[in-house]
Amino acid sequence: MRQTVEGRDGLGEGERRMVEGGDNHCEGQRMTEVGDCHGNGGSMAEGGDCHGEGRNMAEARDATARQDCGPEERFLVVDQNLSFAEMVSLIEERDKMTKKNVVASNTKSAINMAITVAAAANSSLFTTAAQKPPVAPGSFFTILQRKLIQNLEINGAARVNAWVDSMRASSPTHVKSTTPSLSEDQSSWILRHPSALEMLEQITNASKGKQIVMFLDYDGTLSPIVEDPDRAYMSDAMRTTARKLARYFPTAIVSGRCRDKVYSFVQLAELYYAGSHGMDIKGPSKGPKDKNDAQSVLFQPASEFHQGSSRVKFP
Ligand SMILES: O=P(O)(O)OC[C@H]1O[C@H](O[C@H]2O[C@H](CO)[C@@H](O)[C@H](O)[C@H]2O)[C@H](O)[C@@H](O)[C@@H]1O
Repeated sequence: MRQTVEGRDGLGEGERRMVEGGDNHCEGQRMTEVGDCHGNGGSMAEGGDCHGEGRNMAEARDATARQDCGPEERFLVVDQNLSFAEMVSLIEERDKMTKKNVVASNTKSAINMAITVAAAANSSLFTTAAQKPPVAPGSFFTILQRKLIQNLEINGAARVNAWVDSMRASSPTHVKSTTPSLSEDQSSWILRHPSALEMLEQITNASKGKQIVMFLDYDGTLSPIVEDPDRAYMSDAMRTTARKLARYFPTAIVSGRCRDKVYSFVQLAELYYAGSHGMDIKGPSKGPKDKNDAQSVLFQPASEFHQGSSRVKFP
């Protein structure tokens, strides 16, 4: 998880705050930007993976909002997945950096600003262009805050509470941290894939007369998930367990990483290694000298494309 906070001038870039989750090889990222009206701002919330699936984008840019903007004005778009607290801190950060539209830091201003974010994220909270008052040079924040104050004056605290409650309810962080309930999809997946540790008796019964083979993932299974993929080390205790396991069952590590890389982490010659998503499979070596024994290579369809020593491989 990386966080980058950049502050730039008003020449068209706007301030940017970026929250990324990903690895060196493919990035899943969430990005939140506070941009200006020169067409450089934008908001994108993406979750992607190496296989190009599961990508979703939450873009909260509103055409009406753009019409609000005079040459010097700013618009704000936010990742709707941000929690309430993150949104408030984003706006406070932004105001500190620009020294514009700074409202004394108190609860009321925080709520006002948070609601401003909600307004930017939800086009339905904007009035239509026809209803808009003429725009004087100044910040879009100011415009939103003005509207907000009007709304507050008209509708009072009930509306504020409703918006804040609604933002809290839609905040994934809030939902995750306080609501342990699982979605229907998640619970049905878990029912279909129960933990083996809770099913040992059933597994023992089902495996009578059969051979058990262990297939283990590496990242996040044998090693913790860490920021730098090159430092995803396996603990000695885990190595000892894997070694013991391999005494009882044929044991394979299946990974998207290249086989050599996984081997360099695990360093157990007695295991099977299926690297590069199964395109490169090697069985246990017979002994130390046998480590590169061609016979232990079980499946390596890409080998015919190797050119000399330069190999194309997954990281
Ligand atoms: O197929 P897998 O063995 O499950 O490999 C999936 C990816 O694992 C690695 O990335 C993941 O672990 C990293 C280290 O903890 C972490 O920084 C990253 O965010 C995780 O996605 C590996 O670097 C990737 O190449 C694999 O595709």
